[in-house]
Amino acid sequence: MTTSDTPHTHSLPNRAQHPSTGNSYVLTGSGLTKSFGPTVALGGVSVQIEAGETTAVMGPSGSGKSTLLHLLAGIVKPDSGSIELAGQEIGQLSERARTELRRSRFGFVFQFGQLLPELPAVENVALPLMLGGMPRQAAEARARELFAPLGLAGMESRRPGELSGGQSQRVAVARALVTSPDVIFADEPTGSLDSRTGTEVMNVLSSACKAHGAALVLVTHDPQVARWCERTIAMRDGRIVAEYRREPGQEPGQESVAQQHPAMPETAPAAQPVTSVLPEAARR
Ligand SMILES: Nc1ncnc2c1ncn2[C@@H]1O[C@H](COP(=O)(O)OP(=O)(O)OP(=O)(O)O)[C@@H](O)[C@H]1O
Repeated sequence: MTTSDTPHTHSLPNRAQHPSTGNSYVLTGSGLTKSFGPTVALGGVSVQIEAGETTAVMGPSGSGKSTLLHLLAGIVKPDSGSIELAGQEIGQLSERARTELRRSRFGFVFQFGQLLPELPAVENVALPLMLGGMPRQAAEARARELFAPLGLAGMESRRPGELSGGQSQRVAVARALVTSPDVIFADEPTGSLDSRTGTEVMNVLSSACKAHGAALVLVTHDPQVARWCERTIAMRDGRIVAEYRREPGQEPGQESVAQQHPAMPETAPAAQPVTSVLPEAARR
């Protein structure tokens, strides 16, 4: 993600690639503003997200993190500014078009998995495909493929009430991945979990995004969670005030304190190393 808090009056030129990494941009927000009555939630934010890049958004309560996520994901329309998905303006699409976009191009993981309690896990995962018109059998077959790689073998028939918090979040990760989205948005995905389970879920989530080539935009208060992402941006008062990128080859927890931007939250103890949870055979 390349960032700037300078307001723009029109969209950025559609730069296909990051100048130094060579990666293409999948999602671009330019000059985004959003107010709720007298409250300015976003005061002019520009972000560029590279394909497959994992980005954490941090900042104090009320700094605009969730609003930024909601705008980028097409949940809420910006007051001004533009949002481009692979070069196509999506910010001002109709509600119906944005709903379809969210279903087909984006995946979502929230603090509480928001699984449908009456449906077995496999049907929860298959649901986005079925809503897109895929026949039930094919959708469930595709959904089942995700269970073992995400550490959920044998959980297919369980209803959400029969799953632990960590298992529920992994089912939510599977549901977010099932449509092969360009971007997964996660808002405090570990917020309801203890730290060990949260680490497991972040390991699964970040590894799965990498394996599937999906970018991840993650909102969190927890530096330990943010450190699973390659890039962290810090927000304050509706603006981006700092940006930090993990060096290539570094794994979470290997950063030196000096590499932490001074505006970033206090450094947390080292995270556990990444272990791939997705065997090659399970990757597409
Ligand atoms: N739907 C809404 N109606 C009114 N005010 C809102 C709404 N959504 C957000 N706000 C306000 O906009 C500001 C930014 O909110 P936002 O939820 O984006 O912050 P945040 O950084 O995600 O906060 P938190 O970490 O507490 O979730 C806050 O002052 C909030 O009260």
